[in-house]
Amino acid sequence: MVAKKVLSLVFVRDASRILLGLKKRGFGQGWWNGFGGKVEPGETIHEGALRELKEEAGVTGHELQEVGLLKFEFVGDPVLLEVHVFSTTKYTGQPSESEEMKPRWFDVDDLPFSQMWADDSLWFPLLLKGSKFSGYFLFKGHHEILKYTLDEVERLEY
Ligand SMILES: COc1nc(N)nc2c1ncn2[C@H]1C[C@H](O)[C@@H](COP(=O)(O)OP(=O)(O)OP(=O)(O)O)O1
Repeated sequence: MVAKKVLSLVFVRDASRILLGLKKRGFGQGWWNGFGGKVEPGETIHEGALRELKEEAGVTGHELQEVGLLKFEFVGDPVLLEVHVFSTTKYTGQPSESEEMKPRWFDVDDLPFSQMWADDSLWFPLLLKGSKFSGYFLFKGHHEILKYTLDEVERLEY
């Protein structure tokens, strides 16, 4: 049986930039990503997304839109990761380094894909153009994608 882990992943954007964080420890250490993590018991996915954004980047998100649903499996690991991707241009506070993440603004035309998860370069174009998307990725180790599906969708189906 496959166990499921539900996680959030939040991107804060302005007109030409996106806020990423360098993961300092744990899963994805050393790579740039959005902010997020496991949804805790008793909170909604949206609440988890806001909490992780505050904890990891020091900013309060407003009007988060859920834009992506990504499922990940890793060969030899019976856990399915279900990652809910959120985006917003509205936030308060100044990004600040946390125990887990070092935030930095990147120009959207100059993203550090060589230091990001391999799936990101596939779905970032959809995120950046404001589409909704749904995908499945099977990884071998943490670098190689064996197969995937990715669709631009009208609405996210759970
Ligand atoms: C496999 O491909 C992935 N790509 C991208 N871009 N992001 C991913 C991928 N797999 C997971 N993620 C995201 C989902 C979450 O935002 C983080 C992982 O969160 P983490 O495991 O660190 O969760 P926390 O609750 O913060 O962990 P602690 O228990 O260590 O606090 O990566």
